[in-house]
Amino acid sequence: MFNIRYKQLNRHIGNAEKTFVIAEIGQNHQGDINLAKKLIKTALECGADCVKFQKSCLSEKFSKLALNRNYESPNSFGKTYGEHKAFLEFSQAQYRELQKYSDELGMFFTASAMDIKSLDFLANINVPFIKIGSGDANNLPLIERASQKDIPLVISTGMQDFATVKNIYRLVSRYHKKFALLHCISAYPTPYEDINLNVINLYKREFSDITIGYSGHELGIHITTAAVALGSKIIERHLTLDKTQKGSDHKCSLDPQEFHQLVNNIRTLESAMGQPIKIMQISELPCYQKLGKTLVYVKSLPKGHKLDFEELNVKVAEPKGIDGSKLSEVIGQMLVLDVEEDESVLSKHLLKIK
Ligand SMILES: CC(=O)N[C@H](C=O)[C@@H](O)[C@H](O)[C@H](O)COP(=O)(O)O
Ligand SMILES: C=C(OP(=O)(O)O)C(=O)O
Repeated sequence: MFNIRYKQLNRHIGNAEKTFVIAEIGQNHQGDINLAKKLIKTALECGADCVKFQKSCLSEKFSKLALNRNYESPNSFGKTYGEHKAFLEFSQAQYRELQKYSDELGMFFTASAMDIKSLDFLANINVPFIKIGSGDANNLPLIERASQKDIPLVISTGMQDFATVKNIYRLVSRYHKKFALLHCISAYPTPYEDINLNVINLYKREFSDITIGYSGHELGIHITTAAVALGSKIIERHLTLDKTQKGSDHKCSLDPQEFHQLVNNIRTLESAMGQPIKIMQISELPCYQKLGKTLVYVKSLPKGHKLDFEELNVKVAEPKGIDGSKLSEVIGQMLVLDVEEDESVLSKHLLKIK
């Protein structure tokens, strides 16, 4: 229901469109721009439509005490949380370099804006849409400012309750409808019983005029594939080159093989979803010819006889006659010739009595 555009790239996002698949690189680059580029290239090879990073200006995103708190963890890249985050944060110049690299590959490039300064920077470099991560789903000033820019928004809703999600919807809707809400549970990895995939149905019902998607942090790809079957039109999953690397997100990220398989599964599922139209498919004809059932006469009957329910059976018969589903239409019709027991009922045997 909205378009994202960047230079020569143009994609429609919405219910009638193919699922838009975002490879979340996040901070899986370990602070290394070459690794980041390798991840972008891998995302392209895996069939992702877009790569995404996380942009912060640390003094804007965190309070001083939050930056100074100890971060003792096997996933820590610094003594304090501030040092850890600074290690993983790319500069604006590095963002421009990564954007240029994505441009050369013909790949959509964006990031989540984790504070107002980062939002303004991303808008400035013309990203095709702005991601608002779950950590900012309750940051209404940031969401309002993002809504005031003429850029589509993709907003995740992890860690929030439904009242907050409704507030986000109302707030952005005051400005435009070029936005999507993603169901998300911010647990790394997410226990399956906490996922509540049915929230996608709730969002589709309550927010029927916008696009709904899913940002998953569970292990594996099957639940995310199911999210597409439920109607998610944007999918976001973390991508890693090595799940054993240091960092909070690697374990619940997809490796290239899994990511590729996820995209293939989504594309197969899309072609399998089809339309809510129930007909016999051409591909079913061989089976129908071999095993489809036909009306047959239970016993020999004379010309002029009016057919009754007990005189008709449904069998795999030769030649193929009137389809078994037409039983009620055949009852009451008159035979125009003598017929044998077990013979297929053919339309040329029958005369409809008005
Ligand atoms: C809520 C949110 O921002 N979540 C992000 C997106 O999923 C994550 O990538 C975090 O940045 C990451 O898990 C933080 O890890 P650490 O605290 O080790 O830097
Ligand atoms: C936190 C983020 O994503 P999500 O909430 O979808 O996991 C993000 O995009 O930065």
